[in-house]
Amino acid sequence: MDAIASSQILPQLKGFDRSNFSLSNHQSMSCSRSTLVMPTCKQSYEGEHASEVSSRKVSVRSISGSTEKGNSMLGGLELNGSVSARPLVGKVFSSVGSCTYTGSSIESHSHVAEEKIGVLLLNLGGPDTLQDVQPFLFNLFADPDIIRLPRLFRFLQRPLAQLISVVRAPKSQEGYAAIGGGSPLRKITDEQANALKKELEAKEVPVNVYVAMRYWHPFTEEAVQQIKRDGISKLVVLPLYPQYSISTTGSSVRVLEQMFREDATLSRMPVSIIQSWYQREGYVKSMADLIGKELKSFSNPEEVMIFFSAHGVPVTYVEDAGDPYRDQMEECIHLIMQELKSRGINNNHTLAYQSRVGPVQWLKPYTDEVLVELGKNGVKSLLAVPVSFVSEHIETLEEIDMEYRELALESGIENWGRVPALGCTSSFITDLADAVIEALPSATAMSTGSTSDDSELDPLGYVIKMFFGSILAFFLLLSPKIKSAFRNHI
Ligand SMILES: C=CC1=C(C)c2cc3[nH]c(cc4nc(cc5[nH]c(cc1n2)c(C)c5CCC(=O)O)C(CCC(=O)O)=C4C)c(C)c3C=C
Ligand SMILES: [Fe+2]
Repeated sequence: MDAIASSQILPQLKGFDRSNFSLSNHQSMSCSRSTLVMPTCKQSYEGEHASEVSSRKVSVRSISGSTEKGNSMLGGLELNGSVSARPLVGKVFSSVGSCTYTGSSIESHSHVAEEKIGVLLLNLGGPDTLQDVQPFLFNLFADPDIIRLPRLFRFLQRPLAQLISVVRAPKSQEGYAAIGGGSPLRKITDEQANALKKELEAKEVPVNVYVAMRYWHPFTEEAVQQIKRDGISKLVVLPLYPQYSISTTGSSVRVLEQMFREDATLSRMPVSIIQSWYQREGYVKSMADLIGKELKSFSNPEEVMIFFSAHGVPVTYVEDAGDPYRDQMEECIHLIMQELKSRGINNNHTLAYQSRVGPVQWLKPYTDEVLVELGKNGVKSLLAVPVSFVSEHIETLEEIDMEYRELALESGIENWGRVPALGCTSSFITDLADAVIEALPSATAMSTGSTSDDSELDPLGYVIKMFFGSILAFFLLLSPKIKSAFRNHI
């Protein structure tokens, strides 16, 4: 893999101003690439990863955009949370001066300070029980990065979230009931956290690993409180989404940024955020391993259509708000197919988007429509590859394994297979550990800039908002078309 495509780390929140991801409709955003050499400070590393860490060129996509001033957003409501707290482990030594990696610790040659490294895994979260489904959905739809209302109507976010969550809950509960009565996400993410911690220990970088879910337990706020209690002094933030989207990594990072900005201790803590990692060699190879293995279970492997199915996002995210998700997804598929080709696997492949919700256009083509089309066109063998997430969850276990499988078989596809999610696959966990190690040197304190929205304080503006908002709410809440769009996939 070339150096440009080898890693993508936006090293600091300061350089990555979340307010650039405005939820307003009138904005532009651009993505550009540049290269830099890590580490940037006066640190030299010796040891297992010395050559990789000290001299590797990594690609950095700097995301910048113009946005209206004072982009204030309502945070998603988060109910009483608990967090999987882990015992204190990591202690290394670092300082402002030059450092040497000795194998078990980073020793400073100037003044020595004890350093406790934390790794914060970001994930979506899922309901543990069927009773949790509606409040979980409320948290999700109350997130202004999930339902992007125009500024004027943002005060409607929570009433709308309440309505949509109640309307959608029965359909969603059916899905969770079909996979055992709740989401497996928490258990799998905890297993990944433990595996990552062990792997980093094996690489002689002891750390505490924390799990921060966006919409259910353990909530981001709780994880951050635990990080404070544990006295973590340097943090690497690792989203468990290979590709960046405003709706996933972006949303979690926005919440984190807000918490860190408002807390004196946290705002000084060096933090490194890994924005996306779909292009890492270890990830690409691990995906290719899984696909290669699953292909062998077909009687004629070379005739199998490799069908990548990614979670969709509304098309406006990409086309209006500059979400790099679709570009990253396409590049990711390209890299996996290149890797397969290098192994002599030359199957046909296609990419489609699943799981759309609500009355707007989502990224196309849609998974259900492509499956029907492929069946019509005579494709007989198909291997589904979930590609936007690294754990099994409702959309793999229910949507792909049940709904799409049935649809495919009805449409004339005779041989169906599905690649499992990466979970704790060891080559994948090893690569995540390497990503953490590579991100450490670029940790820097977050910006303490304020993003308060002046217009929120304007009483006339408030009255106008209420007036137009109420009219809109009236039509929205009474519209059966909108209700049914949220109840089912369109
Ligand atoms: C990369 C992954 C994901 C993107 C992008 C994403 C965007 C997105 N999702 C919704 C609405 C829902 N998502 C739901 C569940 C869900 N979503 C993801 C991942 C991405 N979402 C996961 C892993 C899960 C499953 C969690 C689990 O419990 O297993 C749900 C709830 C389930 C359902 O009712 O279908 C909704 C609703 C939107 C609107 C959106 C982008 C704007
Ligand atoms: Fe989703």
